[in-house]
Amino acid sequence: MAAQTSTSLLRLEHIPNKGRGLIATQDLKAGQIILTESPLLLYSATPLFSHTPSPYCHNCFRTLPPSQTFQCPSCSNYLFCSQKCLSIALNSSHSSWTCQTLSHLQNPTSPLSEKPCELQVQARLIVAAYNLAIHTPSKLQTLLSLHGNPNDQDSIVDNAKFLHSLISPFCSPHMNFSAELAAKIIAKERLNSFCLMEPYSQKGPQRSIKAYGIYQKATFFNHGCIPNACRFDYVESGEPGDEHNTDIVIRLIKDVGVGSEICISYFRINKDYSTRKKILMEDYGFTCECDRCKIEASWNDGENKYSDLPHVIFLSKFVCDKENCAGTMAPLPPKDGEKSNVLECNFCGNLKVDLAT
Ligand SMILES: C[S@@+](CC[C@H](N)C(=O)[O-])C[C@H]1O[C@@H](n2cnc3c(N)ncnc32)[C@H](O)[C@@H]1O
Repeated sequence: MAAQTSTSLLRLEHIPNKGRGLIATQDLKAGQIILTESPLLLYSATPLFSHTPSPYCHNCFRTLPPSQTFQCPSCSNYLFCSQKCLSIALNSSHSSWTCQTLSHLQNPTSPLSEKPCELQVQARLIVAAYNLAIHTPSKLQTLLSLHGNPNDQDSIVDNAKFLHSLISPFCSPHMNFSAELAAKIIAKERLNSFCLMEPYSQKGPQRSIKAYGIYQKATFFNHGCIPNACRFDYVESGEPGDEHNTDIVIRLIKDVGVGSEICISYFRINKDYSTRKKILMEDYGFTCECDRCKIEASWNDGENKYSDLPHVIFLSKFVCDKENCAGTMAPLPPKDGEKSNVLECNFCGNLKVDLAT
């Protein structure tokens, strides 16, 4: 299959029993950044009828500064961290169509007000996707080309019908938006979105999700329970209004040889076998056949946790040990061709020297 990634480091290929996946086109070094990409679609994870307003900029999703925020001039619901973010949003994610549609959906008499949070967030997704189609139809086509389809038994179909009935009165008939299209969008999102998490806090491991993003190329990374790459984002450390705040960065944890598949973990790598099995089947529809799963399938709870099996050694090295974190550590990018011996956590940003390097 022809490479559809712009980077020459990766090639899209069919992988037996996994669908498409990304393969290294050359030998790559631990710490190397193999992909940096802006989202195709990004939307807030805050339910439309949340009791507390989102504390994040509705464009770049940085925490709003306590001093000055910028408000959408047409509705009072949406706040931005800078004039630049407001201007970008008014021409894209918070267009006049989005603003008007969300204002209606958020009206206290809206039927959505009584509905579960999940449906309220799905309403944001459908509005964001229709808005994408209005402004850049080719991007909706890209979204629709991703993995995943609704099946008839799925709650997706009922949710899509309901949401479409609420949103379609605001759409021009020539756009041909249908409930079937809404169902496809929800199905694609389920399998392909990345979560932008709220900043790390030592208080607890359960961080809320700020936003969901779909990244056209990063979505082709298959899951590995012992991944050779992991994702970073730098939403909070960017400058106000920086268009790249929500970029995803994929960095290698280990050296990868030419022709090897590059995988990321779809969740924190320290989860036990039964939890991984459940998430992968319920959320992604597959059973993982990796070596770690084969070994751990026969373990009793926690058994062999301290053995010298390769994956146990991997976990002890690359799971961040900062309190309430358990993110994945990857080396900093190589400098002048030299690999770094400093590991960085992709959740809390903790740095530690890898004495074994
Ligand atoms: C985000 S997509 C990854 C790209 C996908 N393979 C494709 O063809 O577009 C996630 C889906 O890929 C497949 N997948 C990912 N990792 C897998 C693995 N380790 N084993 C089997 N299937 C996998 C599953 O069907 C999953 O729902």
